[in-house]
Amino acid sequence: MRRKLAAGNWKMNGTGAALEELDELSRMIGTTALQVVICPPAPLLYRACEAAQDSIIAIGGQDCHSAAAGAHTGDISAAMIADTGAQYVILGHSERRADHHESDADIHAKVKAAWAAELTAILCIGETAEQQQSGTTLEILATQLAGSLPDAVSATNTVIAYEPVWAIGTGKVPSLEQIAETHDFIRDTLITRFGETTGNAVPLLYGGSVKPDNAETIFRAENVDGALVGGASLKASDFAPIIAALDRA
Ligand SMILES: O=C(CO)COP(=O)(O)O
Repeated sequence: MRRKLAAGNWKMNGTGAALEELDELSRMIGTTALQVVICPPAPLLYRACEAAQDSIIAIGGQDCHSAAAGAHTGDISAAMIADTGAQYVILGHSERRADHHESDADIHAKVKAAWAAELTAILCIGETAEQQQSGTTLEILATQLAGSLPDAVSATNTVIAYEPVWAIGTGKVPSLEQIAETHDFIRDTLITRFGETTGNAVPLLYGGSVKPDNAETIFRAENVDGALVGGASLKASDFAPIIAALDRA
């Protein structure tokens, strides 16, 4: 059985007051065998880890530098994230690929840095609207996986999040058939490259406009093991029902 995971990406939202949502979320979800991760903005990481320490919620960063240390003003290393108590880091999010021109090679180096700091990398891949319309989605996913995933993938050090760029923050969600097709493709690609055992064990998340009212449908796809949630992770009252839907799936 693959582990199921619900991850919330707060993006550039939230100051200290937002940490109250962690208490609320913890109260609402109670105990569950799922892994629940919240990725707040970097300045909140320490406090989020403190706030979540008696709960089942794990904390993650939203990006790290590929270098361990050095003259990189404004950046943070994977070891710094791990030092806060965080266990995960999102890498290769489409907003970073777009805003910071991150290439697959950059992301490959960041994944290695995350592993070196014993963080689990949540690697994001996904096609743009133009790529989707031109029918190249699977090629794009294959290229991103080949370029950004180093060889030492294990069942515990990596999670893949498929996030179609056109579905992020838009309210548009692919059909269940499209979600099943892309996740099956990612699963097959992982099995081909890393073998049955590892390829089958890496959790695959869907991300892009996941809400309480569509989560149950999305989680019907066989190779969807959870979700990476943006807007609906900011409020415990929105995220808790998504987590509950995953628990039932
Ligand atoms: O980008 C996302 C998560 O990383 C998805 O964001 P939304 O859930 O707000 O569409």
